[in-house]
Amino acid sequence: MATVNLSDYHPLQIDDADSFRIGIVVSEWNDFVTFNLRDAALEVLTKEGVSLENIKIFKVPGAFELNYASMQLCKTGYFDAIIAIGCVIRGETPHFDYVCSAVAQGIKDCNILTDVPAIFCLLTDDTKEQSIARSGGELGNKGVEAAATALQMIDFKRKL
Ligand SMILES: Nc1c(NC[C@H](O)[C@H](O)[C@H](O)CO)[nH]c(=O)[nH]c1=O
Ligand SMILES: CC(=O)[C@@H](O)COP(=O)(O)O
Repeated sequence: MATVNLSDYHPLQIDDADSFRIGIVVSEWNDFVTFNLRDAALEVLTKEGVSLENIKIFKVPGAFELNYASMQLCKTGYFDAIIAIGCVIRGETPHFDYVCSAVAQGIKDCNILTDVPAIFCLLTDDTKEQSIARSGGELGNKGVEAAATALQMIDFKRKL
C-alpha cells in the first residue's frame, strides 16, 4: 500500500494570524501519542504566524474530558478556535465506542452551541501502531491537519 501522508498541507499564509487566540485541550491518556499531536499543531500554528502568547494549552485526564474542557473554553468567548486533542485505542469491550462517540458528539456540540470553531483532533484507533503512524509516523500527524483546520475556520468566520 502506498504511504499517504495525511498531513501533507501547504502553507496557508492567512492574514492577521498573529492575532488569532487558540486554545488547545490535550488528553493525557496515551500521551506518547497526544503530546506528539499537540507539538505538531503548535509547530504549524507558529509557522503560520500565530503568536505563542495567544496559544493556551490545557491538559485533561482522558478523551471523555475533552467535552467539558472544550465547551468551557468555547463559552469564555476569549478564543477564536479550540483544538481538542486525544487518542482512544480500542480495548476488549465496547467502551471504546462509547468514548469515541461521546467525544465526537461533544465537540460537535461546541461547534453548534457556541460561536467558536472546535476542531476534532481525536485518534480512534484499533491498535497502538495505528496511533503512532498518525502522530508523526508514516501516515503523518493529525495535529498538523487540526492546526491548519483551526486557522482556516477562523479565517472563514472572520469573512462572514
Ligand atoms: N481508554 C481510553 C480512555 N478512557 C478514559 C476516558 O476517556 C475517561 O477519561 C474516563 O472514562 C473517565 O471519564 N481515554 C482516552 O483518552 N483514551 C483511551 O484509549
Ligand atoms: C477505550 C478504552 O477506554 C479502553 O481503555 C477500554 O479498554 P477495555 O475495553 O479493555 O476495558
